[in-house]
Order: sequence, then structure tokens, then C-alpha cells
Amino acid sequence: PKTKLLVESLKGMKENKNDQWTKVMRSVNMENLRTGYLFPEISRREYEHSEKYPDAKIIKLGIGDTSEPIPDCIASAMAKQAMALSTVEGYSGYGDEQGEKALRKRIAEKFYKNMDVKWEEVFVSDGAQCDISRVQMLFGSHVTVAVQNPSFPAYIDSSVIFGRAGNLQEQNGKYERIVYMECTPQNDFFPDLSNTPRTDIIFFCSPNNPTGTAASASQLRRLVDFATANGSIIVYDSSYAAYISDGSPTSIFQIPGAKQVAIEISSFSKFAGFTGVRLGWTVVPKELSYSNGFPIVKDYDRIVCTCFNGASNIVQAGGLACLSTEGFQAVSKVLNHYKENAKILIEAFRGLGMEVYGGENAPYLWVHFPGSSSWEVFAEILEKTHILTIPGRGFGPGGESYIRVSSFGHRQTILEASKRLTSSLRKFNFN
Ligand SMILES: Cc1ncc(COP(=O)(O)O)c(CN[C@@H](CCC[C@H](N)C(=O)O)C(=O)O)c1O
Repeated sequence: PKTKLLVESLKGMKENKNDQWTKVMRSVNMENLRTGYLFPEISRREYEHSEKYPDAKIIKLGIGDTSEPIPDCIASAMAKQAMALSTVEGYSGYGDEQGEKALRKRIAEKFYKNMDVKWEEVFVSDGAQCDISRVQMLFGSHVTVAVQNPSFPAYIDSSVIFGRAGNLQEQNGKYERIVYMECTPQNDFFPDLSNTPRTDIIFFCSPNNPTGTAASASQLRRLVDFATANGSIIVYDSSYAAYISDGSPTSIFQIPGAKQVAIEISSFSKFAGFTGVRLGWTVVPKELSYSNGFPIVKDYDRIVCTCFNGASNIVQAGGLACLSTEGFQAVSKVLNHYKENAKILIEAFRGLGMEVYGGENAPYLWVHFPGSSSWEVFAEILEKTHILTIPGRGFGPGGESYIRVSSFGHRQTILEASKRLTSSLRKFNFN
């Protein structure tokens, strides 16, 4: 009788389709996210290609995911913490939502030396991606937002979800309420602030994803002055700071006065291979306040306590190990491996006479195919070389006619990619 009842009820649902739906309206903000999120689309294209060419050895230089194993001393620290949980004396439950004090202190010492950043201003998280949305929770839907163009899509997409982007303008692919700060080779990938309207929030990523370029101290000085003059807040994403090789600032807080106007988000993903382990942090300075003088750090603390129960204790043990002398030496070796990969790929593209940007201060190359559609270049390269890249258009209208190539991969894979590109790209006639 129970099965019969279940079958009847299911049949009943099929007869009147409308009964299947709730009466809850969909958020207009979610409706406004008209395109799919970029990275799952790249994974879908990869899957389609692997179906079409089941024997092809696809090389993945698309999604910026690390490839090399986590150094043993770091993995062992996580394993040790995990095993400790199986003992009475080693077990621990909920930790501080803001992160373990020892790790907060270590992050402040390691990455913010002489920048007057206090450990109480460091909030440990499960990654920069999540913190971008948690920082968005600080502000009402009325606030205005500026992003670099091109830029990592999470800043725009989370602004849409929080109702501060307006409608997507089909004709130019821009959201009507977002200010797009053009970053091109012509302006050294730094926006012309004298022609940039005031916004409440300025998302700024350096080293930059996708262009792979790092802002200089004088450029960041101008950015801080611009935010100070406008009473704006910079949300600075330094997830790739560890790749900086040319002495550019690794933090916005290297710029005097930045603590009054900036929040910094960062991550263990790309310097420690923690993309799957999930660990990041956000610095909210005590000096940063809303227009009524209320300290923003108090609201951020409230959001972290209400919306996040703290990063995993196992993962935080790994984070602490990353920042030990031995651990940081070990992850730096892996970083150099990726930097060497970038050099190999730059050589391959430059050897073909192509304009390549980035790669020195970030694990991303920004390759220009003047006059070509970036999705067509992406598809052609995938079809002809079985190499996955990312079409620049996926990072905003400013990415059209570029592709982003990531330098994560085993050395053999990168050398193989370089060989395929060199032998195949000559024949491509992109126009
Ligand atoms: C500028 C910047 N800020 C934050 C992040 C995410 O950091 P997290 O790992 O959350 O600490 C990233 C990671 N971006 C990658 C991974 C993307 C694929 C991930 N599934 C996603 O959907 O974002 C890429 O651009 O290929 C980044 O570039």
C-alpha cells in the first residue's frame, strides 16, 4: 500500500505540472546573471571535446588550478591534526570563526611585515572566492561598484547577485550600474583614474587575473589617493602576490594611507596548492569606516560569525605549516616551477611573433590575437592542439581578441604544449 500511495502521488504530480512548482518568486538579481559562470562553461567545453576526441591527450591551460603535489611537511601537518581529532586529548570542536590566533598572527607577520596590519584585522577563511561574497555582504544594494576590465568574473557576478549591477546591456555586454575601468596594453593595464567616475567600491586585483600584470607602487599610490579623495573602498585581491618577481607591491597596505580605504582578500590556493584544500584570508583594517564613522571591521566580524563557522581546523594546521620556514621554502620551490612554466609558454608564443603580456608576476599569460573573436581562437586552439585555454571575453568585454593561458602543469605537459603551439599556431590564420 505505501508503494502504491507513492506511485499515485508521483502520477498526480505528473498530471498537473504546475503543482510541481512552489509559489516563491525567483530573485531578479539571479535572473540578471544572464550568462553561465565562466569556469563551468570551460569544463563543459573540455568534456565535449573529450567526447569528440576520446583518445586526445587534452592539456589543461584553462582554469587556473595548481597541478603539483603539496609538500610533504604541509600534508603531514594536516594528517597529524586529523589524527589528533581521533584522540580525547587532541579532539577539538568549533574554533574561532575569525580563524586560529596562531595562524592569524603568522599571516600578519609573514605577509604584512612593517605595514602596521594587526593579527586582529586578519580573518582566516575557506578561500578568496568565498570572501569576495562575504565582503559584498557588508554593503547595501545601493552601493556602486567599479571593476577592472577585463577582470576575474566573481567581482561582477557577485555584484549582480547582490543587486548592485543593474541590467546587462546586450549591445556592449556591460552591466549598466557597474563602472568598467579599461586595462589595456596602451595604459599599461592601469585605468585612467582621471576619467573614472566615483564609485563606493573599487575591486582591484594585482597581480591581475587575467592579464597577469602587477600594478607598480606609483600606480597603487594613485589608486589609494583616488579612493581617499572619493571616500571609496578598495577591495584588493592579492591572491597571486607570491608570484611577484619584479619588486611590485605584494599588498595594498604597502601604500601609506591604504588602511583608511582598503580591504585585502588573499588565498593559499595559488602559492600553496590549496585550491582543493580551501584556505584564504581577508584583512579589514580597524581604521576603515563607513560614512558614519562606524568601523567596518565590526560588521565584517559579525558577518563572519553569522554566516561562516570558521575554516577547518585540519586545513588551518596546513596553513600554519605553509608559513613555517621549512614549509614556505617548500612551497616557494613549487612556485618557481610554475614561474619556469610561464617562461616556456611565453617563449613559445613570442617565438611565433605574438603579443604576450603577463607571466612574469602571475601564472597567467594574456595572448593577443588582434581582430579575432576570443571564443573562436579558444575553439580553434582546442580543436587543432587539444590545448584548453580561456577566451579573454569571459573576463569581460575588455578581454575580446585575447586568450588567457595558465602556467599550471607538470613540466612535461608544458613542454608538450609549447611544442604543439609552436607547430600548429603558424598555420592558424586568425583575422
Ligand atoms: C583573482 C582571484 N581571486 C580569487 C580566486 C579564487 O581563490 P580561492 O581558491 O577561492 O582562494 C581566483 C581563482 N581563479 C582561478 C580559478 C577559477 C575556478 C574557480 N572554481 C572559480 O570558479 O572561481 C581562475 O581564474 O582560473 C582568482 O583568480
